[in-house]
Amino acid sequence: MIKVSIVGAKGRMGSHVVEAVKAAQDTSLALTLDAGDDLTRITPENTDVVVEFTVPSVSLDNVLALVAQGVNVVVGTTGWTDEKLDQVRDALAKAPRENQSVFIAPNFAISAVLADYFAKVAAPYFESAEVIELHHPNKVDAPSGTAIHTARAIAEARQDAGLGAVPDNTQTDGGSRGQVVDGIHVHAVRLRGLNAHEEVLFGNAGEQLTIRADSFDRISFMPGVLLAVRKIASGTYPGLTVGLDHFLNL
Ligand SMILES: NC(=O)c1ccc[n+]([C@@H]2O[C@H](COP(=O)([O-])OP(=O)(O)OC[C@H]3O[C@@H](n4cnc5c(N)ncnc54)[C@H](O)[C@@H]3O)[C@@H](O)[C@H]2O)c1
Ligand SMILES: O=C(O)C1=N[C@H](C(=O)O)CCC1
Repeated sequence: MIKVSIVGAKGRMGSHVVEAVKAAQDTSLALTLDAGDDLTRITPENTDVVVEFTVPSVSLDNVLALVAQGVNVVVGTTGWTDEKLDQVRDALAKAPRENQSVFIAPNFAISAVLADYFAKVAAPYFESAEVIELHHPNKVDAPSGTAIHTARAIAEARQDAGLGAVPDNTQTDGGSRGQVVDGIHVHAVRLRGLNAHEEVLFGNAGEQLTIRADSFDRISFMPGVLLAVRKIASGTYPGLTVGLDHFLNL
């Protein structure tokens, strides 16, 4: 049995993870913590893997504390920058146990991971590319972690293919062209009734490709979370791993 503790257990995602861990045959629920609870209660003796779904402003501190306490962490919270990832790498280098792991995924839904993958494949073949993400209005961060990840992947694939900047003759903006992530425009919609959705638009003269992923229910993230828990518990991914694609043979 893999002993799993959950940080952010009362949240929209954390509460789904509690149920998923209880329902799976090979995982057992250890501790469920939320804001104000004492993280030091989580130890290598009571926990094999911690699942962390909180808020971007606290996630880094939680991960650093948990690594220092000797436990492996699977993180779904967004807001990760290169600087924050470097801090996690540094913490892992000084971790108390050998081969400790942190796994971070901007999105655990297979539809979103594949959309990201297909976008990378398509990117070198199109002059224009833009990303639109659409989420529920309770979300605190914009643009979504997934959209930032997708935009970066598209930018990298374009650069590797020797493509230049996307064509854009906008003279006045006023914010309507969205946030520019590594040269790719990213637009965020917040709408009651939505959950988590992303569209990647590619354009050439006379043609368009649209890649769209729709996550209608948070249950869609649970197989990915459990897959990550199993992979990290297996001990074969020491250090920091970012992205569920690493576990999908893509
Ligand atoms: N990776 C994915 O697939 C995926 C999917 C959905 C959401 N998310 C991300 O997960 C995060 C959480 O989303 P949500 O919808 O569950 O949010 P939420 O606001 O419903 O839940 C966050 C929970 O964290 C708790 N919390 C706040 N500070 C804390 C602290 N210091 N220690 C412990 N708990 C603390 C809150 O009390 C709350 O219960 C967001 O960053 C969101 O973007 C990622
Ligand atoms: O509901 C959220 O909040 C989500 N956040 C992640 C993101 O920002 O990419 C993943 C999708 C759901």
